Amino acid sequence: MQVLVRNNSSARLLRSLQRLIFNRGLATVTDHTVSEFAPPTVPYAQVYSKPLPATLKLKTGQIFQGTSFGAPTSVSGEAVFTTSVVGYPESMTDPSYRGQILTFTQPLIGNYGVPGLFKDKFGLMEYFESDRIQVEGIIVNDYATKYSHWTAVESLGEWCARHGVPAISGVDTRAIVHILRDQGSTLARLDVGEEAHNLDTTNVKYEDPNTRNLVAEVSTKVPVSYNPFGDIKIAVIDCGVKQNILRSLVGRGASVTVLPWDFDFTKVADQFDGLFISNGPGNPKNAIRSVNILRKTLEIYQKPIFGICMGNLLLGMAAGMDVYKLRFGNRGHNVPAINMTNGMCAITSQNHGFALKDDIMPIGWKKYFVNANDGSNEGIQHIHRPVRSVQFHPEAKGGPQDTEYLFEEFLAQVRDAKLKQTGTKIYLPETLPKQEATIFA
Ligand SMILES: NC(=O)CC[C@H](N)C(=O)O
Repeated sequence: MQVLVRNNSSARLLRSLQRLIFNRGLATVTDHTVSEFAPPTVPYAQVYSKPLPATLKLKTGQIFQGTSFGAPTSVSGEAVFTTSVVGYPESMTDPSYRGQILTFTQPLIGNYGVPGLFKDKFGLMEYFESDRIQVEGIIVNDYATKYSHWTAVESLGEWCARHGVPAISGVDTRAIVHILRDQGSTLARLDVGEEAHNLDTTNVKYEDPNTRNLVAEVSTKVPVSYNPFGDIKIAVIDCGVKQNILRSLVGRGASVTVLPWDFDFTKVADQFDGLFISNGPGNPKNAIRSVNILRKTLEIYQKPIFGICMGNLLLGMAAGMDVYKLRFGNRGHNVPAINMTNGMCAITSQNHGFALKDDIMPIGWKKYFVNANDGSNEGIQHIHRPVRSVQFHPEAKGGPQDTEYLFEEFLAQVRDAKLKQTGTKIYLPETLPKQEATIFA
């Protein structure tokens, strides 16, 4: 079904209409149209007329029994935790969480429901960080069955069920976090229904998501452009880019072309005024192809480069640094990072399990930010060139916007470099060679 809504309808009206139509199980509204969505195979109300049992099993042997409120399905992944208080729709759709079962330390989750799929004038999603739930499953202490928010169209449980993502509540998340902090992140299983009664862990299968190339799974398969009439052209290496990174660039007037993670940027470098390297899931060593391309790029490309999270890891590796896995990672919206240039501490949004080894910096590079809690690396910068990256998330979503100024600075560098440069080339998107994503062997 397609329902057309007049262009001048107010956002409020659209949302009411969306809620009305959605609640009747017919369709979901994008900004000017209502397009069909696939209803769940088994209606949520039918599945949850009687709560299903759910069990969380950690590979290290601990078992937690609770109640399911998401999809009646079992999954395996890496158990991690976030200290964020709000922002579950953003975190759960962040591609960097792919392959992970996410524990919320915030005890009450679900109270403001889940927003509808609205798109902004650039065609970017307004309330989600990608077009699907990326986490394998979620773990909460107390699930709020009643929700209320003006953008909400469904409950967290309904959303999870519709996306085939299991969710467990009624477990002691403080105990889970203690275990993960003490012994480090571990593989886990979330079993729902019949399987949840099986507490024997001897033959349980735990799949390690890092044996897959998660970056290749979430990256775009072909180049995609947004805001083609921007005054500067930015190429984004997409390792699993969050929508708010794209919003932060196009919203400040840039034209953006999102390239596959292993796209050879050096072949199109002269068409772009700046390069951005995105966030992304999993072990950065699985994206070694991007590292090799970045190494070549650093040799030939003199224009500004900026990277976030996975972008920081890949840029550091291209500069000659090594990465290591943190014991339990830094995930939350309240993590302090110190700017080594001016000594100022910023509260940042974070979601990573790996860090750059920065005890010895490669020649020509210096530390940019350092984590005030555990001293791990939070960014690097080149000494002479406008090339830098941060491990935290200046784009937030969720989390504080204190470091959003880094986008302003990057784009100012790009505009400045463009002004100084002579004979600027005209960028024609059609000239970009199309490239299929390569299957990870
Ligand atoms: N948010 C990210 O880009 C995460 C980077 C990487 N996957 C890590 O966990 O460290």
